[in-house]
Amino acid sequence: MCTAISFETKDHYFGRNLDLDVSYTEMVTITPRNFHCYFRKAQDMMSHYALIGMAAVIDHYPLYYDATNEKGLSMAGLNFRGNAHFHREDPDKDNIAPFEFIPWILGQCETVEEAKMLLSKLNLVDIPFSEHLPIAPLHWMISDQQQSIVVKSVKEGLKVYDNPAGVLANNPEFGYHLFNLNQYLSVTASAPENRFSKQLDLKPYSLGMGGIGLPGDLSSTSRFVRAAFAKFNSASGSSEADSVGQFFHILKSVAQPKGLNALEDGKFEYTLYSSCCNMDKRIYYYTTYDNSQITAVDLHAEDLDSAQLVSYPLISSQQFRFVN
Ligand SMILES: C[C@H](CCC(=O)NCCS(=O)(=O)O)[C@H]1CC[C@H]2[C@@H]3[C@H](O)C[C@@H]4C[C@H](O)CC[C@]4(C)[C@H]3C[C@H](O)[C@]12C
Repeated sequence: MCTAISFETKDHYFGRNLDLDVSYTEMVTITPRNFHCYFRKAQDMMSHYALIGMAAVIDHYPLYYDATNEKGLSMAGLNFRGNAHFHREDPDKDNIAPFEFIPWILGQCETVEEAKMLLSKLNLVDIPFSEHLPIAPLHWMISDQQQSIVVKSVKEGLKVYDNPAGVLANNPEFGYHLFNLNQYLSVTASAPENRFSKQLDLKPYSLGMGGIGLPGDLSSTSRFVRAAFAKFNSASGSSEADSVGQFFHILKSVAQPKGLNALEDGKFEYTLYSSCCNMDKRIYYYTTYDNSQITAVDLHAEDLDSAQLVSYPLISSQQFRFVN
């Protein structure tokens, strides 16, 4: 499972939890402006916006999971198993393979509005990266500093939804998650009032009781609700340290500790990494399951006019700070 959110304080932030049982040796990867971006069925991009994000680099190709470009436009792919459907090539459309979707949008668009124009003639085509890396059944959240949308490719074609919550999880489809928030409209971050009965003397016996009813499990629907509640009730300072710290706290409210989500083969799905990208400054922060120290990579510290990918392997062992 995975959860992605956008978040605003003084700056704008975008990130996600990546919940999985295996790693593909993903690294924080910068695609500079002149990296030759090759597309199987569309014209290559010789020059484009620079990108920073998490990617598995295979055969010199950045297979992004989530990324932000130098304008702040951001995108994350999350599992949409059993519902995602990719199509045969359509000569009247731009045919882009799912693994090419993030560089294709972020390479050329500055805003969600610009992305929507490209999406109107897009066909996500059923081409895998290789025989060893089959098509990932994803749906995506795309956000800029003003708005978010969700993009899914299903049997009926490509669908685009406005996402006022700025949250995405996994199955079922996005509309269900958004409607499901209605179930929780009485949940509050404040102390609850006695609406049960005026004839009974009921009062809160503990702080936090306004949240009773919020789902505590790790299902996709529950994570969506919890992430939205945490995001919309979040009280964050506006400094970079406050904002990034708060962002990771929100993600922690939907993170998966190892062992709590068993798969059939005796493995467990858990939160491999959490990311938070400052969309205005283009700094990519992350923590990993075993390293809760926040590591940062700054897009603008690189030569953005280069043609070579730059990857930083994840620092994934715990960093203890001894004080004696
Ligand atoms: C599995 C990841 C999403 C995590 C998630 O949503 N888990 C939910 C599990 S569940 O359904 O709800 O049970 C997705 C996100 C990005 C994906 C990767 C990227 O799309 C890049 C390549 C694409 C290749 O086709 C497959 C390998 C891959 C390297 C993908 C592997 C995997 O599908 C990733 C890592």
